[in-house]
Amino acid sequence: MISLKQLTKVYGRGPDAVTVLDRLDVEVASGEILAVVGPSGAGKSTLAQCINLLERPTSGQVVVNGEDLSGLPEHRLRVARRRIGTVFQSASLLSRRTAAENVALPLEYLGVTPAEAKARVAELLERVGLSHRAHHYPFELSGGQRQRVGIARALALRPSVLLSDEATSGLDPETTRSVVSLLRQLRDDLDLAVVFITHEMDTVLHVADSAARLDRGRIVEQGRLVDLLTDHDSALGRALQPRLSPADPGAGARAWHVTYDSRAVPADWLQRVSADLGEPAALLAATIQNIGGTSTGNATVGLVAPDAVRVEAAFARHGLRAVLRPTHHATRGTAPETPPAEPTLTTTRKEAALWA
Ligand SMILES: Nc1ncnc2c1ncn2[C@@H]1O[C@H](COP(=O)(O)OP(=O)(O)OP(=O)(O)O)[C@@H](O)[C@H]1O
Repeated sequence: MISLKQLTKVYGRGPDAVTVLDRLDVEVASGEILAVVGPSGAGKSTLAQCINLLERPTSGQVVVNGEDLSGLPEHRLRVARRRIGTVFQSASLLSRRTAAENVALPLEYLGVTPAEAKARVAELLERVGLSHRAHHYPFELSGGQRQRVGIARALALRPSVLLSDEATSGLDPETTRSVVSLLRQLRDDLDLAVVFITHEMDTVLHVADSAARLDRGRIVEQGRLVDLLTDHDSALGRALQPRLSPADPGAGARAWHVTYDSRAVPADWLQRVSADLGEPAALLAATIQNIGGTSTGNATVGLVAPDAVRVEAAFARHGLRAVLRPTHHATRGTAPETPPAEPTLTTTRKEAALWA
């Protein structure tokens, strides 16, 4: 488990001071994936660096399995950092090392014997489905395979927390899905607490159990995905919904926006509401997500019934909340696309600092 307590990062001093992270409180349990989303400049990179303590927080705590790492002196921090494995963007492998040699890097820094390292690397590559690519160089691997090597390397020192910093950015949708499914598998097999930082809202639905929205250095919203998706008042929930293009409700009818989840709502809710109101309810658009075994739905329903209170009551009777408002056409995502960063020496140096 990892908890951030009142985590704050201020750059500069005096009149030039800029608060980039402002008293963040976040908790990620073992076996949970929390997605942190936010627009460019919200503080996501800074948060990643404060979590793996490449940057010292100005105040607040980073607590992993009960121990506050933020206050540790440098020599103890080096060891403590091993509890947090970091996966960077796909291209951060050392180009002159094979997949196996890249995965072995943290073990070499740790000084494990070559025989032990060999066995561990083989186990890790098998776990990420890349045993057959052990001796290939990064340029001989696909983007998804390179990212799997990055994940294997992040797991080398048996961390209990995995930090994914834009790990799927720049990957095509199919590769993203396979990396995401590997992360979920690892979450379950190794009981990892995963912090998944991303600007890609699409990916959040597929990877996360919960999500937090960072905006100008503050967590402005967080919760279980299934709750966010069914909360009409949640900007994050709305941004996570797949985009719908509802059909026109037709003359005299109005469009109702309905969200629901299968824990509280019968599968034949549309027929039931229709029967209650004594008029056909037209399904104008709908999408259903399976989030951890719970179906969450987002629908637009056309009704002629003039009495809004009566309509709301009919929906409420079956556990649904309906809101009469212009259909939500907002583009998905609060976080604009940013191009993937090129691999740089800085990234490599930074990574080395994690294991040294
Ligand atoms: N070393 C630094 N000194 C001063 N300000 C900084 C420093 N690093 C980041 N910032 C500022 O902190 C804010 C958040 O930056 P950060 O890179 O963490 O955001 P981000 O959400 O990762 O953005 P992006 O998605 O564009 O990478 C920005 O306004 C940035 O200019």
